[in-house]
Amino acid sequence: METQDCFRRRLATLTAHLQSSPPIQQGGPCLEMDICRAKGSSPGFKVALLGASGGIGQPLALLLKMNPLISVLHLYDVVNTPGVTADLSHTDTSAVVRGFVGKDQLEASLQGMELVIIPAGVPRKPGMTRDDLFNINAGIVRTLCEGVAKCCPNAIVHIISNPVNSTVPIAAEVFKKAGTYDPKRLMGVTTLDVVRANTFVAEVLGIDPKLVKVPVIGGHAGITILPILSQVTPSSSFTKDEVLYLTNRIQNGGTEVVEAKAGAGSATLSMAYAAAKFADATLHALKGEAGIIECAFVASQVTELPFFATRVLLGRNGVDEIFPLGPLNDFEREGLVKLKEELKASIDKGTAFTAKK
Ligand SMILES: NC(=O)c1ccc[n+]([C@@H]2O[C@H](COP(=O)([O-])OP(=O)(O)OC[C@H]3O[C@@H](n4cnc5c(N)ncnc54)[C@H](O)[C@@H]3O)[C@@H](O)[C@H]2O)c1
Ligand SMILES: O=C(O)C[C@H](O)C(=O)O
Repeated sequence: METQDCFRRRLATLTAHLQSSPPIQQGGPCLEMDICRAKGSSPGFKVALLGASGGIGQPLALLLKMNPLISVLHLYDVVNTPGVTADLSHTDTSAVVRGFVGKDQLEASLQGMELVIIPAGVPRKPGMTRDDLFNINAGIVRTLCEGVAKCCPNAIVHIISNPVNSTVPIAAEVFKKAGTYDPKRLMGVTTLDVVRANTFVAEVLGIDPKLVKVPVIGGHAGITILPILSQVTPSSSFTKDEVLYLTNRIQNGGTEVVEAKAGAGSATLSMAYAAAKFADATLHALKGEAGIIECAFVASQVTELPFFATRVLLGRNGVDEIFPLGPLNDFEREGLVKLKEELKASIDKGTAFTAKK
């Protein structure tokens, strides 16, 4: 039988050990993260969500926790992740979820991650453009990407924070400066434009949105969002009025939500759905599944601009192939000419921001 002294000594040793170990739920040092993978009940990917307590972050965290391809989910934000993490950790899906709060825990949240999704930053209010968010969000994205370059330079990075047309070039410059840039691994998330396009086109055609695929090219703001209705699957023809209605509604889908929310933010639920869909496609491709095609805003040579959203083939290394624009009709060609000027200015603004530091 154990004597009381012996028991006390063992208790003291255990207490000292626990006090010297960082609380796993709140994040820990790099070493802890290697142990963490073994804690997932099934092998899978390690994913970090930065901006996890926000309007997009919370529903997206739930959808990612439900994804069987993910074994470890790290939730980072400057506020409220302990509560979000505690809440989410009670759901009976296999991913292990850990919370990290405040800039001191950013690096711990990123160690060993294979996919990093970034919706951190402020959303629009009515009357604002996405570019009006630049002054705040540019610095946030830069800091978070510096963390990625340092702690998980091989991770695939999905940028959601607006203005995407500038934040993706900002991220590229950060990675270039750190010597970790691989254009295949950096993607601006434009899936919400495709999700909206599929929905609105399905409404017009009177069919199930699941059957519809609309390529959306360009960027992610106003006229830089260009749905290619001539390439819709299933092959469909639209009247001139339908084309004008659909193009306008797809280009202004974000503003439609911002105005309806009347100051309470922008799209969160549909964005979380779109980001989860894009993350799932990316992870299936990383696993080696063939033929996974999505639209994304990536470093590209399909036009003279350095970044452009088009259909891309995802693979084990991220973006494996970028598809050409395909045949465009007169209306789409005109839209392409108009969007390039605005998109170029936004890209240049992002590129210049990082160079200034
Ligand atoms: N790409 C798209 O299609 C798309 C769609 C919708 C929204 N967005 C953009 O996503 C962003 C987030 O929108 P939201 O509705 O979730 O906003 P939100 O304000 O509800 O949430 C943003 C979260 O980011 C956190 N945050 C702020 N600074 C941070 C930092 N330095 N590090 C980590 N986290 C930080 C905040 O604490 C907050 O929890 C906005 O910029 C919005 O415009 C993009
Ligand atoms: O419109 C916004 O500001 C958010 C987002 O970019 C969207 O398209 O919903």
